Amino acid sequence: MLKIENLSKSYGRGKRKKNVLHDVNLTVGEEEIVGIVGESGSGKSTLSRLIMRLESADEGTVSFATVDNFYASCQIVFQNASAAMNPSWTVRDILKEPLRKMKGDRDAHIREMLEKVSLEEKHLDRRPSELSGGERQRVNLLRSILVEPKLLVCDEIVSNLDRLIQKEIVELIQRLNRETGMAILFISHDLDVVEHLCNRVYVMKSGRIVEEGVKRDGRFSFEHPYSLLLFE
Ligand SMILES: Nc1ncnc2c1ncn2[C@@H]1O[C@H](COP(=O)(O)OP(=O)(O)OP(=O)(O)O)[C@@H](O)[C@H]1O
Repeated sequence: MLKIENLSKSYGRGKRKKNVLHDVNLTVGEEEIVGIVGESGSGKSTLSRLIMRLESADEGTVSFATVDNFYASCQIVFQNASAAMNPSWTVRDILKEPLRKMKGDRDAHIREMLEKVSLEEKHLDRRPSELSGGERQRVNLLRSILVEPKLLVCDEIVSNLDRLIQKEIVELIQRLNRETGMAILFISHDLDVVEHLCNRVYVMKSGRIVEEGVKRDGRFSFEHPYSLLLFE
């Protein structure tokens, strides 16, 4: 459903030009959970911004199959849930915002979807500062899935959470995928989480995809020395 072909991106000009992505190719199939791993600065977030059309590529294409309304079909969740939410808004306001074009009962839709991320109606009247880290990330996640996207890009969404909350969010992602068929592109430098969650993974190094790993018997098998080093 997502196909990225020969994608390249640079920042700056002349002597300051920096090539950040080089000839990146990847796919995410319908209902698939695919990972992207790589060290800090390898270009993962730049790639997610290009997928979301927040920036444009120098070369190459990002295409979605069977998508007529891009913004309703593809959503992103970022790492820092607090920064992504207006601190003076209640959870109800935060969740209503992406539904402003929805016809029908927005409150009823929100109440229905709360259960999908294990939140309760009592959370709706709270402000982000009155939520735990895990609850904040669940609100963040819910905000992105309210429009019922076909693809959800998760950019380091469990990175700053403790292990227990990480586990809870990962289980939630699995459940959403299972129950709604939403495809997930899961960007992370946490290799354990990626190995647990994804069936395929792309390994990025210095703006290039150096290898695609496929799971066998619950583990990824790799050949490229960099991937072997990462997953050792
Ligand atoms: N707007 C920008 N202008 C200039 N350089 C940028 C810009 N955005 C990213 N870069 C550079 O592009 C490279 C890739 O950054 P990116 O944030 O995509 O990496 P990343 O793999 O997501 O890293 P991390 O895991 O630390 O978030 C880095 O060297 C970064 O400094």
